[in-house]
Amino acid sequence: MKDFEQEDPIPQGDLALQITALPRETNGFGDIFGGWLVSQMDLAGTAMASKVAAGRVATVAIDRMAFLVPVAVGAQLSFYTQALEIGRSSIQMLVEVWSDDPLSSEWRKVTEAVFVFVAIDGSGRTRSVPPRR
Ligand SMILES: CCCCCCCCCCCCCCCC(=O)SCCNC(=O)CCNC(=O)[C@H](O)C(C)(C)COP(=O)(O)OP(=O)(O)OC[C@H]1O[C@@H](n2cnc3c(N)ncnc32)[C@H](O)[C@@H]1OP(=O)(O)O
Repeated sequence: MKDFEQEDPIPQGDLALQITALPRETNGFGDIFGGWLVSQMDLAGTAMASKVAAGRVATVAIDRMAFLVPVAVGAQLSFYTQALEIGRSSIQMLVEVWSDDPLSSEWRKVTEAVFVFVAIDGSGRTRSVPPRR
């Protein structure tokens, strides 16, 4: 976890999703709810993992999650993904969330996690990830 907390100047990986944090996603304190962020990270990671796997994937684990700073309502969120490791059927995907704060115009990393996706067939059984071209 420690090595994740360093200030990276730029996002790692490819842009997978961009979304605005709306008031309906807040918790009782008025900050954006972490559970909503995790769902969006899963969607971003799934989109990229299914490209790598050339088909259906399932989330099997979420590892090394860090909420670094709170997300403000109205923030423009960008989700970046990077495949860290590809196994027989699994893909470890780093998902970083970067925020462009509307008030301060500050651009910073707010959350990151490593998701593990598994390539599955139509019956939900694991299958091999095809070799990279
Ligand atoms: C403030 C915050 C509040 C938060 C508050 C939350 C509220 C907000 C919620 C938002 C939440 C969003 C996140 C939703 C994310 C879903 O929606 S998760 C639910 C959907 N996922 C599923 O239903 C998958 C269920 N699992 C399965 O069906 C089976 O585990 C699978 C995927 C078919 C795999 O079967 P298996 O028997 O485990 O297969 P197995 O051959 O043992 O392993 C396959 C590969 O996976 C790897 N693997 C298996 N388990 C693991 C593991 N645990 N770790 C790493 N690798 C593993 C193996 O090493 C293997 O790798 P390879 O050597 O083949 O490369």
